[in-house]
Amino acid sequence: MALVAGVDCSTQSTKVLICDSETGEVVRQGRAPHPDATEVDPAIWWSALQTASDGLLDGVEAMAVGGQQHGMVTLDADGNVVRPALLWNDTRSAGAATDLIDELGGAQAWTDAVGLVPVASFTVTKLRWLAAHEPEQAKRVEQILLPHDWLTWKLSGRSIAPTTDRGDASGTGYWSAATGEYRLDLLERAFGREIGVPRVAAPAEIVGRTPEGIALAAGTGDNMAAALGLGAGPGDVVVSLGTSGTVFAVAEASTNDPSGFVADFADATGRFLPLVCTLNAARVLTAAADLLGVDLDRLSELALASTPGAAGLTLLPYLDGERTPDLPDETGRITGLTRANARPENLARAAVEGMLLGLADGLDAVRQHGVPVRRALLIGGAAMSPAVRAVASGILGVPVDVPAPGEYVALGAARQAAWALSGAAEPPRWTVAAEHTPDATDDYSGARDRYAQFRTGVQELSSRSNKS
Ligand SMILES: Nc1ncnc2c1ncn2[C@@H]1O[C@H](COP(=O)(O)OP(=O)(O)O)[C@@H](O)[C@H]1O
Ligand SMILES: O=C(CO)[C@@H](O)[C@H](O)COP(=O)(O)O
Repeated sequence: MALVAGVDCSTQSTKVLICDSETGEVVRQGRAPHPDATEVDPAIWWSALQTASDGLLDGVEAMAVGGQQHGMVTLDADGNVVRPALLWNDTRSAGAATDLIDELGGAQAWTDAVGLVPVASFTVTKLRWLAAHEPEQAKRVEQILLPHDWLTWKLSGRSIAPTTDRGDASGTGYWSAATGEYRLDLLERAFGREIGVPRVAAPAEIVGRTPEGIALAAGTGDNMAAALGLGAGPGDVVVSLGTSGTVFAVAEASTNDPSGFVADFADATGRFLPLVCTLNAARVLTAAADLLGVDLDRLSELALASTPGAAGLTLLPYLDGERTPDLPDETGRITGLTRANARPENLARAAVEGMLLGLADGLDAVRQHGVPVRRALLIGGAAMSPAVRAVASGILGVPVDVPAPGEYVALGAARQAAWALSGAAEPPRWTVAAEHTPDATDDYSGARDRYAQFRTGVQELSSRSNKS
């Protein structure tokens, strides 16, 4: 039995799975936490990877890294990190995003060029922010990498020229999934001069070896890795409830959405991954639990004690600002509070529903872009919540399956490593067991309407204050 390792360097932690390369069975695993910050020294990820993989890599023949997307890792001429990486959920480059959209002639020009409309999450806007706000640091930058690119390069003992893959490259804003090519003119427009970018490796390529001789596969972005780990096929839409909330599917064709809702990402197999991402998912529940002075289990019990629609309470869960819709400076808001419904169980329910209602809009948007939706696969930390599982099908409006609890990003990275090791044309067949959640019987149309009205009102307020 050959062993392969998959790494997930996600927002809140690093996870490592060691798997049987033929079956995907997880034989051992580790994890280590990351700090709660929106800028992180990549050395912290490296140290978390050492801790999470400590004692696990004996006998491993190949490994790959799945990483949080979009993070800006800047290197100087000696390959040293210039400044802490700005993460996907850092909103300081929102103004840079607006400027870049205007300069290129609008949202359509961006989706035609690279399949996405700049928002603060995307790397291209972070480069503009760096050039404008930290010119001395910017002068030292010679190369831009993403978190998984940097970790793969570090794992090689810095012995290879840095690489990336289609999936992660498609979230930069200077690589197009539709054409499979860099748009270095856009990078230069953002940063003011040319800098180095990593080579885009093929999906099943071995890009190098660790000093111990473990083969390194290309790695990919965390959402692309999750799609591979789940073996998502036609009709499957993945709804991931981690720090971010994401809705995505593997597609045969690229998308072009100038509204900016659906990003035209690439997947890890040579296909596409239309994706909607919100900044606020699992941490909405932790914040609600803190507010109520309870733990996550009790929050779930409280939410289940309420009724669909949370007795009229609606939460817009923009606690960390929001990306979809593009409201980086917004905050969370609650409406519909009365003396009669002001109860802990309704607040808990509004938190669960608010988190899912934004993703229901995302699912509709993905469907409108031609993605068939037969079922949603619910993954990520907050998919462990019984309340989330109970209400998801009703709110999303589709059957919902919850794969057996697991780390699907790390599993997908391990599957990519097994694929690269095998030299086969397709990834190995690994099966994933999933539990079907109760089909929807409750009607959430009223809750969805109230949420849409509340959101539209907040968007109008925001656009008026931006104009004044
Ligand atoms: N039973 C649960 N109910 C609700 N949230 C949970 C539960 N278990 C874990 N979480 C949340 O899941 C999140 C971590 O999920 P994960 O998918 O690993 O995030 P990320 O990939 O962004 O680091 C944490 O915010 C944690 O509080
Ligand atoms: O920005 C995106 C996708 O575009 C996020 O999905 C990040 O990739 C971080 O993922 P998690 O750590 O929340 O899983």
